[in-house]
Amino acid sequence: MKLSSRIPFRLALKQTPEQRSSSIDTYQRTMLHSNLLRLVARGGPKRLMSTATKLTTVEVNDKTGIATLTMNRPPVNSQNVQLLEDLQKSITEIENNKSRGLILTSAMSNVFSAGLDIHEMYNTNEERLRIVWTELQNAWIALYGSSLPTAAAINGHAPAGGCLLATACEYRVMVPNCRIGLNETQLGIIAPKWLMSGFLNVLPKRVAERALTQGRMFTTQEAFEVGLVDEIANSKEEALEKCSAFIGSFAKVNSLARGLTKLQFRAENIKEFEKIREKDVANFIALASRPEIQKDMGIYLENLKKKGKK
Ligand SMILES: CCCCCCCCCCC/C=C/C(=O)SCCNC(=O)CCNC(=O)[C@H](O)C(C)(C)COP(=O)(O)OP(=O)(O)OC[C@H]1O[C@@H](n2cnc3c(N)ncnc32)[C@H](O)[C@@H]1OP(=O)(O)O
Repeated sequence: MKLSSRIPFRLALKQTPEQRSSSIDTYQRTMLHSNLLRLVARGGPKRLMSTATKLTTVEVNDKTGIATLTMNRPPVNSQNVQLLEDLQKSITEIENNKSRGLILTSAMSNVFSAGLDIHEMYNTNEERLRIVWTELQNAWIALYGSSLPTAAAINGHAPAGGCLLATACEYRVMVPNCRIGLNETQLGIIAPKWLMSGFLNVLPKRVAERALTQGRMFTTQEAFEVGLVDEIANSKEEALEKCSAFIGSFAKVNSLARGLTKLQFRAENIKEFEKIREKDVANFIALASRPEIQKDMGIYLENLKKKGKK
């Protein structure tokens, strides 16, 4: 079962708060159970493979059994619906192919991911906005809720949605002279709580609150100093090695116990997210459709283009 599979939330909305909470617990139990089955299945022999979707590739190292998931949408891995869907396909594939862990990285030389593709949100209709936001939610929950060990080899800038993916992972290694952060308030928008939850998991509350209210983009060094990234690497190759070493640190740990312990840590955030996910889509559509937000997006895109031409 994909973690992004819905709980029957439409049904849950018709229930009393007590019934709803019990449905969510049922969902959690089902989720933990299916992850448990997947973990048990992972005990078998390793397979070597290299596969691709349109915008992602998956390569499993035959010696370590670790899968590297690479985003490949030039020029900046901005997250359009296709990339978000391909990420989900690749995560599901890695979960099903007995990999020992997942490393997320980018095929671009200086960008991990530029966050949501603003073109997808600009001058469009409500249905498209619904799809964009739902796929962002689905990609996030697939990564955040994976029982596999996950690490991000951040080989370039990781603003907004890029930071979201990196902080959904358990470990982050970043190359020097890049920036990472949730810059939403700088753009005049408010990130929902679930989008901040990975960030809140890794930073002290006080540091997170200040960074989020400032919309602060941390340099690699600053991110390392506050704990937003765990290590700095001098190259993408070194970042991948450090991520592999992190995943390798679980070699002697029972994978079932490891995975369930991770999910227990994340269960509260996942439960909160599932409670509000439909409302969250509606909120996003309302926000992104506002004329002043559309106007700001147009200006932001123009400025990005101008900057690119300089
Ligand atoms: C104003 C936004 C309003 C949103 C409305 C409500 C939404 C609520 C959503 C809350 C959560 C949302 C999160 C997001 O992810 S929003 C996206 C935030 N991302 C950014 O602010 C990053 C912008 N990009 C950059 O800072 C730089 O591009 C970057 C540092 C990543 C790389 O710099 P570099 O110099 O290497 O590359 P360029 O800047 O020259 O860019 C190359 C081309 O790519 C285009 N580009 C860049 N980022 C995006 C993007 N996010 N979406 C679409 N297109 C993007 C850029 O325009 C260049 O295009 P051209 O080659 O045509 O000039």
